[in-house]
Amino acid sequence: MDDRKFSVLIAGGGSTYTPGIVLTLLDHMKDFPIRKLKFYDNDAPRQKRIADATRIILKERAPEVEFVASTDPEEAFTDVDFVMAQIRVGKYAMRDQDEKIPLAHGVVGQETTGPGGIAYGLRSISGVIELVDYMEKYSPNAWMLNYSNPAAIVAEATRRFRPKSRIINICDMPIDIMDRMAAIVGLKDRNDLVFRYYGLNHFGWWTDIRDKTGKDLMPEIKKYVAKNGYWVGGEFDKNTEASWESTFKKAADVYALDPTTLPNTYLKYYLYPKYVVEHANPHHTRTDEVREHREKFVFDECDRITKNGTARDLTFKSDEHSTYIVDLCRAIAYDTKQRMLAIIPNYGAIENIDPTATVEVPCLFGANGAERLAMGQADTFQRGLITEQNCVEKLAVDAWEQHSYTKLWQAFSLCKIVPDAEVAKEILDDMIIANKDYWPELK
Ligand SMILES: NC(=O)c1ccc[n+]([C@@H]2O[C@H](COP(=O)([O-])OP(=O)(O)OC[C@H]3O[C@@H](n4cnc5c(N)ncnc54)[C@H](O)[C@@H]3O)[C@@H](O)[C@H]2O)c1
Ligand SMILES: O=P(O)(O)OC[C@H]1O[C@H](O[C@H]2[C@H](O)[C@@H](O)[C@@H](O)O[C@@H]2CO)[C@H](O)[C@@H](O)[C@@H]1O
Ligand SMILES: [Mn+2]
Repeated sequence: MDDRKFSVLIAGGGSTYTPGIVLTLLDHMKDFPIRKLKFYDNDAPRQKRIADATRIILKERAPEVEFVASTDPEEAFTDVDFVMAQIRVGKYAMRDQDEKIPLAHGVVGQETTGPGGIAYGLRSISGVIELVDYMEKYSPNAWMLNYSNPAAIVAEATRRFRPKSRIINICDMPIDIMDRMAAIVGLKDRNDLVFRYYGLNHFGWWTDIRDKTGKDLMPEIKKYVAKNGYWVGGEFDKNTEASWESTFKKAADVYALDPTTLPNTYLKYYLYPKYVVEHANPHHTRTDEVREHREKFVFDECDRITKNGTARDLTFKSDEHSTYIVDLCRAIAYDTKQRMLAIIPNYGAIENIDPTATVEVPCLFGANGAERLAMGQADTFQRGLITEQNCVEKLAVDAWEQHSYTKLWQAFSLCKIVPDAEVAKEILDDMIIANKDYWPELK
């Protein structure tokens, strides 16, 4: 290691994930030292509650780190080495609509999947492009690690509209699943696994998983998943909410469809939409749970720290979301060539998939960003699913670019979880009204 210290900006400072990242950054001061921590958000009061607590945490644990929280792009994006982006354009109020509008029509209502995911995509594109432009203007040598969802649509948009920008789109779902796989086979964590994985974001499969000696772990993991899905239980899952428990368990049924691979949990929405709708409460969806639990917990805890003037007894913790993004920054900063997943243009990584598709594959992370690894050919089942879903994502970005009602109707209709074009149109027309402050006006 050299004597560099880094300046990190969290864009979406008011995110519920911000305190976890702050703690992880502090845990890594020895192997990823920071000199400055900055927050940027366009909602000043929301960001302030997290910033006030963060100021106290830093004062107690790393007083040498300079801290800035701002809603001014120039102040926030100047003198930055890494931008960690996690904005939610439209916030939970709009996520609520993404989930409840499709459900009212008997269709899966989900943050990043189906009509809800497309609606969120059309809100996110301009928000994330704006962040990229601020970074290029005020800190052109910085890298952006972007979590802002729906990452598949955002990544397709940045591939097309900002092809040279230093943004790398990422997801924590496979990371969480790999921590589970490690627990299943008795290893410490995901970093003990050597894996092959391919697909789209929230739409992929593992084809090979080994330990560091080369021992094939797939048979043992498959045997476990066939029975339990990715549910580990016990101490590992003591804080996992009931809806995530159901998703991790449902992976057993997703796995059954192709026992040659291990699936991403999100495939349940595409392969078992009838089950998902039957088990949903159209009046109380995942957004309500997040507001009642994670959002309430994070903001209450920040307010408590601020009121007490101390964070000595804080209960925030590092998790896979925060450790992954810090691992990625460290790999880029020190050119470690660590092998981790990213959502990037295909260009041959999956041989028999459109080269311009935006895929999720392992990459080597270093000073030049993410270098994709070749994952070979997708099998016919995967190729069919990927091709259809990638066209949905491309049509959504076409619709945003061309302000096209027809392209968006096509995207909704092509989507596997929407039963027919008439239902697609009904959902779309409701969503146009709900998103009038965010979407381009469609012609
Ligand atoms: N890729 C992944 O695997 C992954 C994992 C977890 C969360 N996420 C994403 O991270 C984001 C944050 O999630 P959350 O639940 O903490 O949401 P949140 O609503 O708590 O936080 C998002 C913040 O973004 C701010 N914001 C919205 N639009 C903005 C804009 N144009 N410019 C600046 N700030 C803006 C909001 O004011 C809010 O403070 C979401 O996009 C979520 O989907 C992604
Ligand atoms: O419904 P939410 O807001 O709780 O989560 C939506 C996000 O889900 C994934 O991330 C999960 C992670 O995989 C899970 O195990 C847990 O640890 O929390 C994470 C965030 O809640 C997914 O990768 C994200 O894209 C979603 O935004
Ligand atoms: Mn994700």
